[in-house]
Amino acid sequence: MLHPKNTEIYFELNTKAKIPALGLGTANEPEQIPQTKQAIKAAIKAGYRLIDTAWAYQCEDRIGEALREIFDEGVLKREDIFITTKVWPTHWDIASESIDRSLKNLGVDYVDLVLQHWPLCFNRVEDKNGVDGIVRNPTHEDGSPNINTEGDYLSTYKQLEKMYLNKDPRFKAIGVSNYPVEYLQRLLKECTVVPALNQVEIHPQLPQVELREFCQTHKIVLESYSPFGATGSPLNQNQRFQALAEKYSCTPNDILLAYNIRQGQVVVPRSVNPKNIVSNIEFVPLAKEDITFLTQYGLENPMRFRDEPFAESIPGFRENKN
Ligand SMILES: NC(=O)C1=CN([C@@H]2O[C@H](COP(=O)(O)OP(=O)(O)OC[C@H]3O[C@@H](n4cnc5c(N)ncnc54)[C@H](O)[C@@H]3O)[C@@H](O)[C@H]2O)C=CC1
Ligand SMILES: O=C1O[C@H](CO)[C@@H](O)[C@@H]1O
Repeated sequence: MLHPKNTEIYFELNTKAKIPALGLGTANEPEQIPQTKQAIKAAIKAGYRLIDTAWAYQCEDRIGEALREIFDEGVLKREDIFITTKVWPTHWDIASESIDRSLKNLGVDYVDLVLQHWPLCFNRVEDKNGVDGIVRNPTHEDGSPNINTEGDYLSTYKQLEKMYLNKDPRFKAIGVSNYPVEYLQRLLKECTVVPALNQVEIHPQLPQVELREFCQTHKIVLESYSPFGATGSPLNQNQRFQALAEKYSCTPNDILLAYNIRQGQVVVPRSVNPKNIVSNIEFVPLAKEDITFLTQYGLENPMRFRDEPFAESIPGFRENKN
């Protein structure tokens, strides 16, 4: 039987725009940032049409360089690529400035989607060695996160919503990231624009069942970050995933991507290695019963791999459960 590649699958946002099921993640390790440009070029050549980035990743300018060269070749145009960027909590009260900065870095007039990166408000601490002169993850002397306690996390989304309703030409859709059900419930009570997408950690050991049901009901696309459990995770060593890989004659990583894509969830695996970038496009027709089996395993053995210390106050982050 012929199957598509992951790069040929698209889902629909509540704005009616199409979003590719597979994108390239770009939260590269600091020493890998210079490799971002060649990674983007390798991904686009392999058929990727979604780039997931953020001001905080410090690589938007490298993506911009790659895109300029790609567009100069004349085969692809800006509208062929779906670009997502995000507003970091240091910019919680100046979302518009953050968008300007990202567009300048990326060298484009608009992005397809802007996400609030985390439902948190950081105090802005200046430091010439920081990102654009600002400390990315500000902490107090005791190491605890330097949160602006007067700030309301929903304020960032409300700014995005206002710009969206005013038909701001700098982005096509707005969404959130790292929002648990409780926060989405509040958002839906206080805002009129339903987020197009919520980007959270999802893989078989963090199946996010409750969030998935909520997002399905409200037509919010779920997007999986860290679909492999991030760098060094033991996920692809798991015997259950290895057994399924044998059954489908693929790799355990292919199973991990299929786990999301087969449930209608966008995935943004990260790599700067052209071989891995290409191999991640392989589609696996993972059957419903295998997805159910993996979800059940995850419910019994929950594990969050991206448990950021600053996320402590967000429901669900300090417990390894969904
Ligand atoms: N919204 C948010 O707060 C977050 C968003 N993200 C986004 O999600 C993306 C992916 O998440 P990550 O945490 O980077 O983890 P990931 O689950 O994509 O894993 C990345 C690791 O897998 C390796 N890898 C990729 N393809 C492979 C292959 N075919 N074979 C073997 N190894 C392979 C990479 O070299 C890297 O070490 C990020 O780059 C970023 O764009 C990530 C974390 C948080
Ligand atoms: O998106 C993200 O990636 C980083 C790691 O660079 C994480 O803190 C953030 O949410």
